[in-house]
Amino acid sequence: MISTRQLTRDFVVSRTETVHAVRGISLDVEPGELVAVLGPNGAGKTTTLRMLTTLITPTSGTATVAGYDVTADPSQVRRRIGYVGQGNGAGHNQRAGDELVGQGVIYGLDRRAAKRRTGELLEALELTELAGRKVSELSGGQRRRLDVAMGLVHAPKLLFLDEPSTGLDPQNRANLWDHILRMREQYSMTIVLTTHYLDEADSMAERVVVVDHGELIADDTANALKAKLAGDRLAITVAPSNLSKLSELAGKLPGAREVIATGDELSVRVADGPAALPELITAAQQSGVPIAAAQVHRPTLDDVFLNLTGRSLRETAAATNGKAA
Ligand SMILES: Nc1ncnc2c1ncn2[C@@H]1O[C@H](COP(=O)(O)OP(=O)(O)OP(=O)(O)O)[C@@H](O)[C@H]1O
Repeated sequence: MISTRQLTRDFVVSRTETVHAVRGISLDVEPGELVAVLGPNGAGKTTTLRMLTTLITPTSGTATVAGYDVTADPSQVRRRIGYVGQGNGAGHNQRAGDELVGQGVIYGLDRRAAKRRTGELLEALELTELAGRKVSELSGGQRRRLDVAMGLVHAPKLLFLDEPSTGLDPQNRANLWDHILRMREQYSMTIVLTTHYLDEADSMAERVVVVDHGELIADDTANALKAKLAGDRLAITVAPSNLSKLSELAGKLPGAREVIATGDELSVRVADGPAALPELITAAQQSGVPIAAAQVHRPTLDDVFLNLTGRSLRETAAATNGKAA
């Protein structure tokens, strides 16, 4: 559905400064995938999406989207994709239903077809009762759902969502997600989205692409990224006199690393915590080491980012990558 090779975008800001926003990203997305592009502010997520949606042209490299080259055939690409940008797409003084019909007409539907499609989308996104309301009178969550409807009016098989849930409270975020996932099912769509929310990428996307300083630094399922790059941590409480024996046993677990004993607790990093814990408990019992308490701490995507870059994604939230050439 998407294939990019060495996709690159520079912005010449002045005679002496060029921002290398995207630096040679190669990415393949198969039909039906839900891919979250994760990265700190200024990482190049929006710029990548804007190239894939033909809003800007690449400086170099190639991108094929829905079967067409973004540079050679931008209008063919546009016909086949939906794009929900960061800002609200809908005009504030328009009524929600009219906005959708208008969007359908822009995409080449005749008025009757545009109205039919509008009815379907309003219902699917639970906006039917708000069709006569002005866009400016909708709540943040309702407006975001309208934005999604706008991106879907021409029934695209591929939908790009740029930070769809930013600014929404947790309840509205969950509600928007329910709708997006339902629409995905209903229309068998491929979805590529950007997000700052680690938990969102973790729970919603089957695949997470991590971008930093314009480069793709990881690409896998959230679970695989966590297992590969961070791993689970076991925390075991024992009598201090048994700590060294337990450390020795923990060191023998498959893939054990970072074995740290402090006070009455032993901490060890392993690839698969739920599998390693019973193994360690059995080994401890056989060695006559009673265990008082045991916990498996699963890593977060922030641990993954920290592991990859030495920085926390939360801490770098305000950073930008505006590097001068
Ligand atoms: N039109 C532009 N002119 C100059 N620099 C730009 C332009 N658009 C983006 N940039 C720069 O390119 C870099 C990547 O920006 P981009 O918006 O792609 O990041 P992002 O990962 O989407 O960030 P955010 O999460 O904040 O939306 C940043 O340094 C940004 O300042």
